[in-house]
Amino acid sequence: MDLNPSFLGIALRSLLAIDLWLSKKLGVCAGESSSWGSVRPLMKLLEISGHGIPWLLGTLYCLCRSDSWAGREVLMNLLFALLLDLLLVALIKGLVRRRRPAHNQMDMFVTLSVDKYSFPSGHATRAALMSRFILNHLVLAIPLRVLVVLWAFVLGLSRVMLGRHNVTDVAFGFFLGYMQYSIVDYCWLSPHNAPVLFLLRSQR
Ligand SMILES: CC(C)=CCC/C(C)=C/COP(=O)(O)O
Repeated sequence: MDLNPSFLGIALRSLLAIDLWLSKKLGVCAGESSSWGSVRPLMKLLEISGHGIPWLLGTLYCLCRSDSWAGREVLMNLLFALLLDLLLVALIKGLVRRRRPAHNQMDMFVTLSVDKYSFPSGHATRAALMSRFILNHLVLAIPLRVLVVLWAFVLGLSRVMLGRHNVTDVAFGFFLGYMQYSIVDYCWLSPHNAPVLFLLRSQR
């Protein structure tokens, strides 16, 4: 037993205890019989709005339909962003192996094997990444921009309310998604630095 725990150790253990306590308190839609159980179907709809499959299929569909070079470039980078996100989240989940909260019901739409782990929240990373991507590459009126940010925030909150995640999983997910956009922006794929990708696409 460690009789002289460091300040950092105590701080981390306290943060973890607060995280678990707060996450349990906020998990008001974790089951049909929970205090906000009636809102659960709405939360599950939100869950699908941030799932990887609709985003990947939607991006591939738009990529096939796109007939402008500029549109294709943005969509190709959106696809790269989604794949990078899946890869990084799976890698971190596999390394950290934090169990999902005990009150979670594992009834999620299509999951990968690493999705039995909860750190970080893949929905939170995607919400932050996609909203930053959309805000930077789509010309939207202010109310729509506000809606995009609101969607990301509510999606993150819904992960804790559904009991899928602890607060720190979502907070780190937001941070990671935000940073992932910076990586995508830095490595931006274009016909100049990745001609093969764009040539393949224009062969049709
Ligand atoms: C099957 C594909 C393409 C993606 C899985 C998406 C998914 C289920 C992520 C887990 O999200 P949370 O970590 O927020 O629960």
